[in-house]
Amino acid sequence: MPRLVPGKLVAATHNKGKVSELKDLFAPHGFEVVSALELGLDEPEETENSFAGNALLKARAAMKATGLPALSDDSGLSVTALGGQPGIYSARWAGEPRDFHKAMEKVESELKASGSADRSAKFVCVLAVAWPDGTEAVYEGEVHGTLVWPPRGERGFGYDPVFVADGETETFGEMEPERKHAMSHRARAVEKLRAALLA
Ligand SMILES: O=c1[nH]c(=O)c2ncn([C@@H]3O[C@H](COP(=O)(O)OP(=O)(O)OP(=O)(O)O)[C@@H](O)[C@H]3O)c2[nH]1
Ligand SMILES: [Mg+2]
Repeated sequence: MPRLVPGKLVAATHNKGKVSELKDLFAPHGFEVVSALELGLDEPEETENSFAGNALLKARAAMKATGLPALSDDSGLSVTALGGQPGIYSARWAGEPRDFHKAMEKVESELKASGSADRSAKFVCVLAVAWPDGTEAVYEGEVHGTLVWPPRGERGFGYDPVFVADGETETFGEMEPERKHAMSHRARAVEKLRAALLA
């Protein structure tokens, strides 16, 4: 596996929340993260049926468009009582244009409809790296927690206001970003990537 040499890295994402978190997480390692959003790259359709498949598809597309090593993130919320939904469809549950208040309400109403008292859930993040020589790698991170209702906090993005990580009292939407970065699914995947690819 080639090392990821600190320098320019394309973040193959159009999600502003991810761009900001990936910049925070990679800047300390000497990377200049420039996103597909900032570069105006086309957003590929997520046609695979797994986080890893979609992550690889996004990394490959950005690498091909720029000729630079590309890092993508495919992630989502997996709710135990909903059989792992919304999972890879987490962004799509918010509709177009995306409305995460609506998506959080949908999770809550489906949870109620399920009749289950189990409010456990996890966030999953799969990071994929695609190098111009065709090499590819994927790293996965998870954080387990509980869903709360109503939503709390204005920070973070997506479903953060309804997710409380195990052992915490604040939602990811209430937490200082540094604290989310110390325990999140994304931070855990970055840690695995760091251990494998960075000197
Ligand atoms: O509350 C959250 N805190 C997080 O830390 C988090 N990480 C992922 N998610 C949700 O999962 C979807 C991923 O879908 P996704 O991987 O297809 O990303 P996306 O479509 O938003 O951007 P892109 O990277 O594909 O361009 C996102 O939109 C979010 O709803 C999160 N929600
Ligand atoms: Mg997406």
